[in-house]
Amino acid sequence: MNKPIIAPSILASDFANLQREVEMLNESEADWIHIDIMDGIFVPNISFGIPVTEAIAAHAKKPLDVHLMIEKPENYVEAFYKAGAASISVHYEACPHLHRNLQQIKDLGCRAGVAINPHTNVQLLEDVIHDIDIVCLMSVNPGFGGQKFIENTYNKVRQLKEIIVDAGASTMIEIDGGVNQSNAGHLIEAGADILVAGSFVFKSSEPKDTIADLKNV
Ligand SMILES: O=C(CO)[C@H](O)[C@H](O)COP(=O)(O)O
Repeated sequence: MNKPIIAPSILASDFANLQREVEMLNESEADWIHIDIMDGIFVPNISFGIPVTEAIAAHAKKPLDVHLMIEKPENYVEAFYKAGAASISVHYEACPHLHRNLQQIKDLGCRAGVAINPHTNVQLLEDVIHDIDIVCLMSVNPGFGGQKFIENTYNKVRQLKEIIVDAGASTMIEIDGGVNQSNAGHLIEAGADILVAGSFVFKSSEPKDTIADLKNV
């Protein structure tokens, strides 16, 4: 089994000590830092925006993986790139012109990602699979950390992996929501490449050890 890319979600960190949290991730086996942007419209919650992303980037030694849970992401993609994003994911459900959105992200030199909600069928991505660097499968309904992992995600990973392999594409599969030590191994076995984990990492007593455990699952 290949080692997964581990992307702790800063959403679950202690915002009053953000620099300390980022430095902890710098010293850990985390590969990327996952940044959840919520607008209170596409999802029923507001997280933080561009200035906080810039503040994280100023201390981060790992690439920032920005997940835009927002309406009209095309209006903000460039600002998040300038704030320090290495990859930017937009939601399929928020993008009537998905192909154009992906090109916009790639033209900036970022990895282009598409996140899909739990009810969205992976087959809908078939025609643009070669244009997607990362598919982020939401394994909870987006908007909040600390939710229960949705078991049907395993089926979606397997179906998506088949689409990617059949197309000869190099798209990576990212899982976001409720990831922990008991589902991580099964997700990798099913074909996942990237694991996002918020609560499981930041609410643990030894976050660096928890990250290492996920990496070596
Ligand atoms: O995108 C998100 C919520 O919309 C979070 O990244 C996700 O929920 C991870 O947090 P946790 O590991 O606590 O479930």
